[in-house]
Amino acid sequence: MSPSPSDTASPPLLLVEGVTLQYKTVSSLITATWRVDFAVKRSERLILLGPSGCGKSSLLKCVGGFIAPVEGRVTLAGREITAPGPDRMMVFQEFDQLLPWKTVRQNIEFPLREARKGASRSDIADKAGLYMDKVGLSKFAESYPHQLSGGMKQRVAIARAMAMEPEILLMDEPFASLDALTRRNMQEELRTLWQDTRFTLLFVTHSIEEAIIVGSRIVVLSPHPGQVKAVLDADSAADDALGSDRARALHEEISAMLFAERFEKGGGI
Ligand SMILES: Nc1ncnc2c1ncn2[C@@H]1O[C@H](COP(=O)(O)OP(=O)(O)OP(=O)(O)O)[C@@H](O)[C@H]1O
Repeated sequence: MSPSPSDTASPPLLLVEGVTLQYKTVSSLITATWRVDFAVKRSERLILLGPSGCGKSSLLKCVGGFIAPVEGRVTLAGREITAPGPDRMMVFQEFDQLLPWKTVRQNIEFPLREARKGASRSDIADKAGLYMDKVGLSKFAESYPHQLSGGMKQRVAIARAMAMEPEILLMDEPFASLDALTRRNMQEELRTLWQDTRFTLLFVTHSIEEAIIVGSRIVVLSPHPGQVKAVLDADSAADDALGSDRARALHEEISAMLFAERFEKGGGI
């Protein structure tokens, strides 16, 4: 596979090399991914795209340090990942990832306070305030999660993760539970946030549209067990409108890949 132009410039922040992930159950051994390689450079928005069950979430959990590879390794800025850490913050699909007894402000401040024991109250409050503002939730600082819509809850989860200023943000289908219109708005908002802060993003989805809107590069995975099928440059397509020729061509290219796999291997999309 030839490297895309962005592969050649600067060294990667995150390196996933030959990663095989397995789950042992009482009755079987499930291979979730098979010798997966990819790299994420600083300020990239890399998408893991593939059919259900191809191991996208497992790969994200591995980068998060929650599960260890049986083969291969994952390094962040040259350090091997062996456990979770504040340098990798995760945003999940579920709306219930916030603490229901804490306000929006407290939800954002809580992990900051835990991670930065020496920081002053006002530094923590300033940092939380900054990111609340970035996601447009300053007016809801004293609201509780049950008083927020699904989209607002996801904005809080994003602000909470961003306020930790991790090396890389890990997002596992963060907009999948939202209605179509809110989902689309959130995808655009995430890109606006990126233009503002240039964070590094590893984002899991099984939506081709979402991959094209959010991503600067797309790793297409084959069905179970997941293997890298292609790495595609999406930056110019993401900058255009979704209906542009470039975006349409990329959509068709990915669809053809995923549907071909579906018939070859009998997987679902
Ligand atoms: N805790 C677990 N125990 C056993 N098997 C698991 C576990 N978690 C995932 N798997 C299996 O590993 C494979 C990959 O699952 P994973 O959730 O990573 O895929 P995915 O691509 O994220 O799927 P989806 O898009 O449906 O969320 C699947 O076959 C799944 O059943």
